[in-house]
Amino acid sequence: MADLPPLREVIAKHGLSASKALGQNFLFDAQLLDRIAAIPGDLQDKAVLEVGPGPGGLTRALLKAGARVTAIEMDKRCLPALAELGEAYPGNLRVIEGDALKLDHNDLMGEPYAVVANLPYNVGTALFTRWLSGESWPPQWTSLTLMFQLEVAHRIVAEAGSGTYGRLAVLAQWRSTAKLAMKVHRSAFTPPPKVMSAIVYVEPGEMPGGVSARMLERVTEAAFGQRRKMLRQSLKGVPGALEVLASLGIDSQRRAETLSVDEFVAIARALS
Ligand SMILES: C[S@@+](CC[C@H](N)C(=O)[O-])C[C@H]1O[C@@H](n2cnc3c(N)ncnc32)[C@H](O)[C@@H]1O
Repeated sequence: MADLPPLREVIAKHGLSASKALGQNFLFDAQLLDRIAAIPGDLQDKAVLEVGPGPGGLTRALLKAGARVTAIEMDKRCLPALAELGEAYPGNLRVIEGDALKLDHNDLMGEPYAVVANLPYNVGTALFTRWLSGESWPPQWTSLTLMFQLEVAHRIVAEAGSGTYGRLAVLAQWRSTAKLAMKVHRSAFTPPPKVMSAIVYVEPGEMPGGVSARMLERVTEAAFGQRRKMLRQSLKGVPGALEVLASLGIDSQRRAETLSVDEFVAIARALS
């Protein structure tokens, strides 16, 4: 490994002022970055997909941990800095210029891979939903280590009955385990965002038998679409749902946020 200049020097040299339009908030603290790169476990020789490397702080930590990194970045300005990083770790960094929302990650990786990313809020949630949706399971990715606004992280790991429990929690928990791995103070970022952040760690679990992912999404969408209403009202538009509630012994006067992930799965199974 070659000696690398401090990240702040890299930023200055390449004129990488953070772009608000691209949702850029950079991390420079090497110790913090090493701790983030350690969340998915031993990365030696593992394939890692990093989305949004920016100037490459997290990328450095991943390479240092021995990962073979594929990084997708849409900001052209960052490419020379990333190319320098690639030279320090020959053969271990592949940079793809493009929009991660438009690329097929499985095709790109061609082998099982861990995902690690610090992304803008909107892109992060869109990709998260995509990684966790679909009928095919287990996915090609082996884990997701993702930075979110703290509030979103709470929604992902929320338990039934809590105010933050909703579609995102069911999506993240019905066939995976999701945990809040680390809180990250806003002052760790340059520039600091308005709110606190946290890293969520997800591993795929077993897919419950006989359940269509689409049906589960349909049920949760209807139920949480009107979360203050009783199920007998909110699920009215899902054919057969009220009969299924009765057959499963689920009181139709309950509201969506009181239903456990297992109960949603049971409803979707009966409707699938
Ligand atoms: C919050 S910054 C984080 C940068 C770096 N990973 C760090 O931790 O310091 C997010 C990065 O994602 C990039 N980005 C935003 N939208 C993207 C997209 N759709 N596809 C790929 N990269 C994207 C931005 O250009 C930016 O470099």
